[in-house]
Amino acid sequence: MSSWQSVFHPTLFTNKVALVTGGGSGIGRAISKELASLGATVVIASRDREKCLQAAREINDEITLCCSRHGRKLEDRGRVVVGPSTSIRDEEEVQNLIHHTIEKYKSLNLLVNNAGGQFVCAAEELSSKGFQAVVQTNLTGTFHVCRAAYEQYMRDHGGNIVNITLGNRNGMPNMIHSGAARAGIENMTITLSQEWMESGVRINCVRPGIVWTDSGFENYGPAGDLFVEKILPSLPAKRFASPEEISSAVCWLLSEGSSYVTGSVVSVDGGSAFHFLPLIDIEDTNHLPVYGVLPRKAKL
Ligand SMILES: CCCCCCC/C=C/C(=O)SCCNC(=O)CCNC(=O)[C@H](O)C(C)(C)COP(=O)(O)OP(=O)(O)OC[C@H]1O[C@@H](n2cnc3c(N)ncnc32)[C@H](O)[C@@H]1OP(=O)(O)O
Ligand SMILES: NC(=O)C1=CN([C@@H]2O[C@H](COP(=O)(O)OP(=O)(O)OC[C@H]3O[C@@H](n4cnc5c(N)ncnc54)[C@H](OP(=O)(O)O)[C@@H]3O)[C@@H](O)[C@H]2O)C=CC1
Repeated sequence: MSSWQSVFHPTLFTNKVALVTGGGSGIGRAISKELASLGATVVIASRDREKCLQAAREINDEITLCCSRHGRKLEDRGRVVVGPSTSIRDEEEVQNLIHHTIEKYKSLNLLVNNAGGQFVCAAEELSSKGFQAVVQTNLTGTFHVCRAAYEQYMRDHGGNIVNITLGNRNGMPNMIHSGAARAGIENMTITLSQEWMESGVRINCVRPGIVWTDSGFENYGPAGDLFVEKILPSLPAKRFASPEEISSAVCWLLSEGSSYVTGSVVSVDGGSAFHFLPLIDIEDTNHLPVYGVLPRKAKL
């Protein structure tokens, strides 16, 4: 077990109730752990409730151990609890999750829309159903959770929302569905920051570069291994991000320390958005015929 502890004050989120979708694995698990270690009651939910239950047990044990190891007061600890099994694609299930959270824990102050994902597929081979599946999960699912949280609690009490997106500044070859959905989430975030400001709701995005999570990369099989081999050496930092590096940015956005920040995107990508990444091989042929005059030495 690692000796990691948050850089933030141990009571930063005392008396706050947070919901983290997809909190049972990877980045969502790290966010849930950090929020609970800073005093929050954190509800996690996804489709696989068993996975969430196991993660909650492990995280709660890890937090207790961390408190003892670092001489922190045990009473400052928050905890991770598990909501009903929910697919964020299903509006009714989402409404039910939010209702359950407010009924049982009496408020919903912080929301992290982390659940999401995609598969690798070239645009020309992607079925309409496949495109819809990813857009509905990432974009529509995030909308469902934001709206239900707003309607049922945040409209009257204020709140703070962070949406996790994905670094796609240069498009997303072989993941057109996800690139489109994440760009949609970022624009939706700007809109909601304006519509919901008068309710005291702040909403921002954290846009990770590539983050090492076993759960995430298992999803891609051998394609993931090939991707790692190719991309890792071209990253400016020569490494991926840790889930804790994403969580830390999320905690800052959920804290009062970012009180003047809304409608923003915080990139946590080791500078990779500003660096050429060979996401796709383009063969060396005459793709863009020259108009005008170009010396021979100016082309391959
Ligand atoms: C190569 C590595 C790239 C690294 C990128 C690094 C950056 C990003 C990292 C991450 O985001 S890590 C997170 C990874 N975690 C996940 O993606 C988990 C969540 N994912 C899912 O639940 C699913 O993949 C999904 C995207 C939501 C789809 O699930 P769903 O169960 O709804 O789909 P199905 O009903 O099975 O299928 C619907 C439709 O989609 C087509 N389809 C599904 N998989 C593929 C595939 N691998 N290739 C092509 N098409 C696929 C499927 O065929 C169905 O359409 P029809 O065939 O019926 O028309
Ligand atoms: N790892 C990376 O490099 C990056 C990841 N991201 C994004 O960060 C988020 C977390 O990814 P990561 O931790 O790596 O991978 P994981 O696969 O561990 O996380 C995805 C989570 O989303 C949940 N989920 C997926 N579909 C649904 C659904 N329909 N309803 C409810 N929950 C759902 C999954 O739980 P369950 O299967 O139980 O439903 C799972 O817990 C994702 O949105 C991902 O795309 C962004 C940039 C980079």
